[in-house]
Amino acid sequence: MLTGAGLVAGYTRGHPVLSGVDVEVRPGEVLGMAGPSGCGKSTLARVLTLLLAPWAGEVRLDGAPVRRFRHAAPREQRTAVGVVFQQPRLSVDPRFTLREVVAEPMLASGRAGDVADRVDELADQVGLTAELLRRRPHEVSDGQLQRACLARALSLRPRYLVCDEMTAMLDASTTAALVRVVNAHVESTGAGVLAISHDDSLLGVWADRVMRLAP
Ligand SMILES: Nc1ncnc2c1ncn2[C@@H]1O[C@H](COP(=O)(O)OP(=O)(O)OP(=O)(O)O)[C@@H](O)[C@H]1O
Repeated sequence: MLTGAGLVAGYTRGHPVLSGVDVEVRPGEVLGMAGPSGCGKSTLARVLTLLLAPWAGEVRLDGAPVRRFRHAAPREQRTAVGVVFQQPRLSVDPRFTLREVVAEPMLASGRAGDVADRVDELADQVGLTAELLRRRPHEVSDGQLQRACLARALSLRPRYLVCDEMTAMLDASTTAALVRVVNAHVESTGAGVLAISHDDSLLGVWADRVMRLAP
């Protein structure tokens, strides 16, 4: 289970964005997270993906407390939680081909050998052709780039996946395709998912349970 207990976090001293938030992402389930704009959903996503250290409270990953965040977090904990953000263009290196985008976590974690095969397998899962993998971000659509970001997030087979408004910029058919990919990952690996969205109808069909973050 990926849990946050009593999380307090923010950006400016004395002005917490999260003031004592409890959250439990269970293996094999999609937990939806809704709440008004600015209430701290993305901030909670950053804490649970170990990208932002909370001021107080505790994150636990399958029972083990997370003691260090960002680059200081142990690799085993960092790679256990994948993340996909709303705006794919802000989360990829514009010089990379999509193949390099997808391969990046595997290369950074020192995996050798079967990286090319694994990229092909992931591309197939998310619906990217070999030709699209050769292109760079400015040569593909937002939806195609988000498919690459999802493939990248799944590349190390994370036990948890945080989707922060993953489909907010996408059309209905791409949204449905990406949700199917995430659900297939849950089905085949038993991963737990935190799906953050302002779209109640999406969460209604996607999430097993929905939590509302208070403003
Ligand atoms: N990097 C940052 N530096 C300073 N303040 C920030 C930063 N990121 C977010 N905030 C502030 O923290 C608060 C919560 O923002 P957050 O992005 O977590 O909300 P959200 O619920 O995800 O909103 P939305 O639904 O609009 O994306 C907002 O008041 C925002 O202005």
